[in-house]
Amino acid sequence: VSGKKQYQARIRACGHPPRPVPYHLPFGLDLVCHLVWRLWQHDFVNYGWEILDVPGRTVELNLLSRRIIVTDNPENIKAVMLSQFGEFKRDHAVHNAFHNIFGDSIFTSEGESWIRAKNDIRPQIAHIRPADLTTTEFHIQKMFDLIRTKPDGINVYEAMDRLQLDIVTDVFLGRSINSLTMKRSPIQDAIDRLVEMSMLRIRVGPMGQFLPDWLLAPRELKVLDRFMDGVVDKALAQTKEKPDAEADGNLNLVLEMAQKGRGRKYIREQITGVVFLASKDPTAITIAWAVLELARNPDIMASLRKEVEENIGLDRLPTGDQLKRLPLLRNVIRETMRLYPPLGLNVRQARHDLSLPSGGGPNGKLPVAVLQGQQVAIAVTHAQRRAEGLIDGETWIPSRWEGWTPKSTEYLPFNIGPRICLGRNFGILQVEYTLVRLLQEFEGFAWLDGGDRERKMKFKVELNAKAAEAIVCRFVERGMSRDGV
Ligand code: HEM
Repeated sequence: VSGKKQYQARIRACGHPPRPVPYHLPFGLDLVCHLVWRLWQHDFVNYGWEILDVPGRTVELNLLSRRIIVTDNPENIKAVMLSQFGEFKRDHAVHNAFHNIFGDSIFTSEGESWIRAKNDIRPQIAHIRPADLTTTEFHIQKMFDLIRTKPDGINVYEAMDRLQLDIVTDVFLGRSINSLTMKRSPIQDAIDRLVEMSMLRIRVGPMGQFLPDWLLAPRELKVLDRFMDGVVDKALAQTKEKPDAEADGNLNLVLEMAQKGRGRKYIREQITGVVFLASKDPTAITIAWAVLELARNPDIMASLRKEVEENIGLDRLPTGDQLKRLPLLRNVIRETMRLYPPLGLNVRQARHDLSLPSGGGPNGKLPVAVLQGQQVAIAVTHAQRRAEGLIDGETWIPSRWEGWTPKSTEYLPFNIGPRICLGRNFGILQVEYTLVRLLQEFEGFAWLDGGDRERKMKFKVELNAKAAEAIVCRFVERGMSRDGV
């Protein structure tokens, strides 16, 4: 009892508790079962709407004596990511689960080591080099070849995932995995399995520490080790041989870190994090959603193709400048990331007892108490679907952006504040370039799902949120239009 009293005193000292999501069994066992069931059903969006439908849009989930605060309240989002940034850290569960593969990469580090990693990585990934588009085009051609081997439909996310993997390994490591030209790439399989195992560790909570990768996926760990060690050792050897290679302007991420004198383990962890965790997944997911929505909205696809034809032509490769001058393309991408942010839920952990500005008390307007170690989950998807001034926020309508500018706390696909995405320019360029090239190369694409345009796709929540079902599209060659496209 004294523990409970102490707990309540700590809450009172910081503010108010938010409304709890109701539960009936001890330790919230019924809540845990219900949550697992809804996630299993890929129904996290609807579940979020249900629980957040309270004044102040901030609730508390009591899960096996852990208290998780869930919010899509813009004031609280601003506090967590921006104004009270220093009072939070990244979630320890994610850190522990991924530590096996990514060690202390930028994603899992805090404080000074995070700043150092940021300074090391930013110069290479924040700016686009002219050669990046040449490299991208090289791999896009391989993807076109793959699409042509499947005239009756291709799994779009899988194709985009391979494309992005091949591009980012080429650009940042100087050695492409070339998964598009293989039936199955052992490295891609290894990384998929290792990420899956890390997600399993997150799901089983503290038990995860007894499930290391050397036990669960020893073969995959070895495959990844061999590839990454090869890349890093080559860069270190090259640097030893030619310490001033900078002069030929040919540095990639791994070479630059080697030249800065960073150690083998450090370089390996950073590049593994950037290449396999940060970059390929959200970009591939965004392209896949955009392709799906264009396929479901043939009028918008036709207007976009016209925009490309008039400004670039169908037979000329786009330049970076041209891509930035296509307003409909820009709105298609913004709207896709509004409706389907790859990081749909972003979690932070309180460093000490603190209060968030809003969501407490009966009217939801009083400060909310968060105690040391407790998690705050930001429902990005929900914030973006109910932003101020939105009409029909759950529908994909690119033209809404012609007269609407959201607040940064209500549109944050790349996050806001000090931990904003470092690769956002590169990611957006990839989405722009790939969509334009698909529209130039093919007459159109059709979603092979019986044509139900209104049906809402469900999300599968993994590391990122992606479509729960395969998005299978048929791409039609120019001049060979068939029924349905
Ligand atoms: C459409 C594509 C992308 C989306 C939607 C996206 C989204 C995000 C988000 C939401 C975060 C914040 C994570 C957090 O708060 O926990 C983030 C961080 C990051 N992203 Fe991206 N990202 C994309 C592409 C990329 C690419 C292509 C790269 C690399 C070339 C990249 C590199 C990073 C890095 C290094 C961070 C960590 C920043 C830090 O912790 O300081 N991202 N990204």
